[in-house]
Amino acid sequence: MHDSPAVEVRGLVKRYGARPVVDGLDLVARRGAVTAVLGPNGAGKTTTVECCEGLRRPDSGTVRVLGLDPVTDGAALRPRVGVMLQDGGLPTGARAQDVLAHVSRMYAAPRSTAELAERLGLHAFARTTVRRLSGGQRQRLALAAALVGRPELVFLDEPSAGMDPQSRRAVWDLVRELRDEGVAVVLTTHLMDEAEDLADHVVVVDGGRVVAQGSVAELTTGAGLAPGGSAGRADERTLVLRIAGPVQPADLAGVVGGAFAVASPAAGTLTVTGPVDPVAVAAVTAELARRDVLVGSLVVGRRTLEDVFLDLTGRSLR
Ligand SMILES: Nc1ncnc2c1ncn2[C@@H]1O[C@H](COP(=O)(O)OP(=O)(O)OP(=O)(O)O)[C@@H](O)[C@H]1O
Repeated sequence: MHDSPAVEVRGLVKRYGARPVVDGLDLVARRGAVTAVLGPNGAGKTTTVECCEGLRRPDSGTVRVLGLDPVTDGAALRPRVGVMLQDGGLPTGARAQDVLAHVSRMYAAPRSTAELAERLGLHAFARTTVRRLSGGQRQRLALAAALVGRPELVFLDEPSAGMDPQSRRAVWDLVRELRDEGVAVVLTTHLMDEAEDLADHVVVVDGGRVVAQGSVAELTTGAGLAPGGSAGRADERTLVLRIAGPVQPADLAGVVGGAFAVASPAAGTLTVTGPVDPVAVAAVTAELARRDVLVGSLVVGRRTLEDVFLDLTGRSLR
């Protein structure tokens, strides 16, 4: 039973009016792991998470949370699941310390509120009413409220949005500890460094569907693409060259061979993507020398999660 996923979503569809905003989405989140759900604005992340939290009723598909149905088994799930909503959902007239104390009294064996307050730096604004808290302070209080009941599973909707770098570090440390204690953490985020740092499993959603999933390493090497995507290679790297001279991708393609893709994403920049090794780098620079073209900079690296995200979801604004 304990090996069963904490969250299992199959074929989830949720419509607003006639428009499906979640359109056949599958998602599995494991215990003792951080699952990050990424996607452009309006992709359907919050709607999916709200279906898992029992706040919205799916139009079709199944949602199981700790083996239960979040709509019909809400009462049984409430003490076992922590939820941090984007808007906080906190009573605005109450003082921060009273909110946390009140929430902790709802649980049989809550965490120490003093320890949570210390970890998240709540003392500085303990006596301030929620309505007067800054955005980042409110987020920190909402996180404390989500964790105080020692949940087995937590949903964190953009947990570090609006937080200063110190608070963000404190939140990340706390999330790692929860994961190490066996808690299942599901978070949505727009911060690619947050996902790269924290996530064991990344799910990229666009248009209400999963377009890719896997570990950060799998995604950045192309191994985590959804069916239909082109699989990459574990040794794939990109050589990025800034050059002063009129060299076209086709000029280099013949030199490096068919295992590489050569592109020019911007004027004066060439990228060579494939199994880049010292021989390939030497072949490229030799060809540029033959053409009397000076290399301004040359970097070999793996693609970042942001590169992958933009490739998958496009560059147009939503
Ligand atoms: N109650 C509602 N009624 C109608 N449309 C809604 C409702 N809630 C959400 N939507 C629409 O559903 C789509 C998906 O919204 P959702 O909040 O799930 O996206 P998201 O991926 O969480 O986006 P963001 O990154 O901006 O938080 C959006 O186009 C949104 O306008």
